[in-house]
Amino acid sequence: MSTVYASVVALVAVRATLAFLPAHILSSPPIAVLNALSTIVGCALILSAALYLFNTLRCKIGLRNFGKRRDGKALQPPPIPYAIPWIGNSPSFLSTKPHHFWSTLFEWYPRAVGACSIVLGGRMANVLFSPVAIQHVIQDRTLGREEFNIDVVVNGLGISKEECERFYGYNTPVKEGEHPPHHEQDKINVDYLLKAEKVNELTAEFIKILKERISDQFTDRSANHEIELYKWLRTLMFDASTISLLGSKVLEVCPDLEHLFFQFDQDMLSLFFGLPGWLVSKAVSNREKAVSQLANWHKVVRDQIGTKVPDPNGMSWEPLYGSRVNRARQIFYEKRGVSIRGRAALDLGMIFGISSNAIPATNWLLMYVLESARPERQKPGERSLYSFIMDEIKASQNENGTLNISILINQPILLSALHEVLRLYVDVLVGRTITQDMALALGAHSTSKSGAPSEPTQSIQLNSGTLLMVPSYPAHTNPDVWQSVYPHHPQPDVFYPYRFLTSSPHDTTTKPVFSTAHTTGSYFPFGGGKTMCPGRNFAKQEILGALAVVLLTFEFEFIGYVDAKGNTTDKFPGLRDTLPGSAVMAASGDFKLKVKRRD
Ligand code: HEM
Repeated sequence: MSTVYASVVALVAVRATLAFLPAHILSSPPIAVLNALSTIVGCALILSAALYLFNTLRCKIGLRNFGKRRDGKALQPPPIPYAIPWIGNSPSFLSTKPHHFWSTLFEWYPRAVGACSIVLGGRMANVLFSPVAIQHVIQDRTLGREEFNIDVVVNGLGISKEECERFYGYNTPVKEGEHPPHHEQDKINVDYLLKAEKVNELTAEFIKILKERISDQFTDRSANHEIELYKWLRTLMFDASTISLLGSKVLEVCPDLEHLFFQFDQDMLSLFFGLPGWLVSKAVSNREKAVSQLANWHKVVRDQIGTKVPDPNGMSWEPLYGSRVNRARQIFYEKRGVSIRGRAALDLGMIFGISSNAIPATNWLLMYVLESARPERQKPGERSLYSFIMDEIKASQNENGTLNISILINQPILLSALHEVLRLYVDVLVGRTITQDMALALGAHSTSKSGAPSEPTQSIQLNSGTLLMVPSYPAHTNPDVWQSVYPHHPQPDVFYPYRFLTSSPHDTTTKPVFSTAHTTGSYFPFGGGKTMCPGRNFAKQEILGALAVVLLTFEFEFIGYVDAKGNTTDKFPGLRDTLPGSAVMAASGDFKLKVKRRD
């Protein structure tokens, strides 16, 4: 808005100055050009103001009619006003200030309406906040995310449209008895990424590598070891998850993959949203550096074993291509004729799924656990989160000291704290493509503990060809939902690790049980329906496994917080600037810690 005010003030100043100039100066070529330009800009500003007023009026009328119809007629969701055609709401929506769009929207737009529509780069998107409608959408297995997938692959990963079609096959007719390629991919994910025994294999490999990497760290007990938590954790987890999923060869061939990946990670969304080339040239060059390193890995492996990828149903892990799921993916790419560059870009996408979410989530969880252990945070007579969690981790050890993952991932306080991290720090825009006109009931959201939806009060009309967007932030922090069920819980914008427990662990009369029952349609960190994150089971085991290994191996002493530039600060790390939809948001600062081994 400040840019608009500045333009208006500048324009008025220019026009006022021109008004006082004598005719012979006005007719000189530079002043005549300035005169013409200011007229054009003035007209554009007047048109924009008129469009904004018109759109504001449309929105107000839409809001007035909303929820009042009793004839069951579905209405278009009220449009959020904008001033420039095509660009629409993009400037505000694509702000890198975390949650900017939603915070400013709910200053005037009633959340209870349950939906709105926005224009992004010439396309209309319907946005949902109503838990009833969200629940319907994320459970609807007929709704896909084809356009979002194409944007990820073509814009984000730089794969040609032709190769993207070969990979997904959305528009290619399928021969009798065959499945479209995207179904084959889903099957790979179900068979090798989601099944309990495969997730356990992956987790075991991840923990083994993590333990190897820390086995020789901080062994000199006489030295004073200091770390910045996220910097330290990031390398450890990146190496362990990349090797467990993609094999060890990839990091031998691409030793600076972590650095290149996290540069790409910061820019991925600006590529995904298709921002103009001149704005994203650095992002493109970072992506290409990472892709060309991954392409080298493919060439080295091919020189060694040719095009025959080891059988995914053979050994659980091997060094060249790693896990079963990766070998199955590589065989699928070979069959679909995906080029080496295309595969490398898709591998980068896979690393994005693995590393860009689980690592920051583990970091937030560790930060809160360690924060609670600081002597100045202790409350008399109250146990800390750290002490509860250490007890749960120790109770998940086998007799020989190894971790029993299936016990660990069922510990209620650990689960609650992890879900609270995902509630507060996941920022996803779950996208769906509307392929046929449909009406969607918004309903008044449920406030009952069972989460049962109440009677529908209004439906919205969704037209074929439009996009449907379900943002997690408004749902994950909706006070009507999160505070009405448990009014004694802190506000939803506060981290409260016991939010997903049926009773507080401080209450010694009842045993707390982990539950998400009351969160239907208001909590969906992994999306939902047929495209729900296939890495979710591994992600949970990876995060809790890493937390347990780190806390069982090391003792930490808090030194202080540092900001994004590494300077000491007295503030707990906030959110790093990012475009909306970055999934788990990264911290803008870090914890400085003293560390020593327990053994
Ligand atoms: C805390 C960690 C994670 C979060 C919050 C997360 C979140 C998400 C979300 C919201 C989606 C879109 C779902 C939808 O449209 O309904 C998604 C898709 C996906 N995720 Fe995750 N994810 C995480 C970890 C992982 C991991 C560890 C992997 C791989 C091992 C992974 C692989 C994928 C893949 C391949 C897709 C695309 C699925 C498709 O298009 O059908 N994710 N994830």
